[in-house]
Amino acid sequence: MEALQLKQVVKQYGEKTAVNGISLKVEQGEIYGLLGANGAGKTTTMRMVLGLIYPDEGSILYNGKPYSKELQHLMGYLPEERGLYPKVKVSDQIIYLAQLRGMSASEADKSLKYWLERFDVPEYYNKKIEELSKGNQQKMGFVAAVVHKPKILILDEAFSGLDPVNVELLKDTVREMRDLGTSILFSTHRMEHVEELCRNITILDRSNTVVQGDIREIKKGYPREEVVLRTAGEVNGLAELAGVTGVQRQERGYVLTINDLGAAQRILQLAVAQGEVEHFEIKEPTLNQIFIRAVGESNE
Ligand SMILES: Nc1ncnc2c1ncn2[C@@H]1O[C@H](COP(=O)(O)OP(=O)(O)OP(=O)(O)O)[C@@H](O)[C@H]1O
Repeated sequence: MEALQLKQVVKQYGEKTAVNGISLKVEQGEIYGLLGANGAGKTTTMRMVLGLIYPDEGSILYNGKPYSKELQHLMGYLPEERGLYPKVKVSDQIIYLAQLRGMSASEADKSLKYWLERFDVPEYYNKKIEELSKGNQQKMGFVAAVVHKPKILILDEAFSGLDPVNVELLKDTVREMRDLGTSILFSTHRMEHVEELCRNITILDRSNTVVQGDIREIKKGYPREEVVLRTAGEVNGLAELAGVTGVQRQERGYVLTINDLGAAQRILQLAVAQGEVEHFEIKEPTLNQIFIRAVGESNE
């Protein structure tokens, strides 16, 4: 059974429909990507899952059951805007938050110390949030979201403001939580993170679902329109080939856009005829390209 299921969920703010009938399923131990343009309805959806606001229509089920207060103990949330108080010590507020979610003070203290050690910052225990850099505040936000070992974790731009080393550290942690059975709703504008972490996604645009499903299956539905070619020397005549719509010269070769797959074969034949081909690849569309296309199309 799905850990989390949304069925035709609608949320209105007065005349404005913020979420227009979203349906999705997140399995236990899955990282699910919730994507969308600005104002598409992601935060509204996450806040409904958390029970902070209520749907006007449709239903949200947690292991097949509707929302109840006890679920608060099982949910963790890293909001996009930092949710921690700047003037309060890390330990005071994270232990307090964990207690609100059903942990004893000593369990919470132990768990916090584990996470601070894990992130190699045990000295933050006694620091105020405002004394930390932006990225380290983000890490403490993450600790606050996971300290009570949630079963459903909602991460909104979890890696924003982090340097590449910390992004990898948090990614590993997110994967580990998934492997331990936590269901994760992952929202971001960084498509490369979604490609790495998620299997299934929903893309929202202006409150509607415009793309949904397994990323690999979604990609199959989009044409492969980019060819990467690396050769020892120059290749003449690429732009004149039928089906080639763009040729970009790069440091060590070419990136070409094509409008039919036959053009890829013509490119290869031409390149081979003129010299040594070091690399040839017909690229799948990236999630970034799919996003831009899907959101662009729905705006037309
Ligand atoms: N409390 C509110 N009152 C009125 N309208 C709201 C409220 N909260 C959100 N909205 C509107 O609902 C729509 C969806 O907003 P939401 O914050 O869910 O988008 P989002 O996908 O999270 O966007 P972003 O990527 O910019 O964070 C927007 O048009 C927004 O203006």
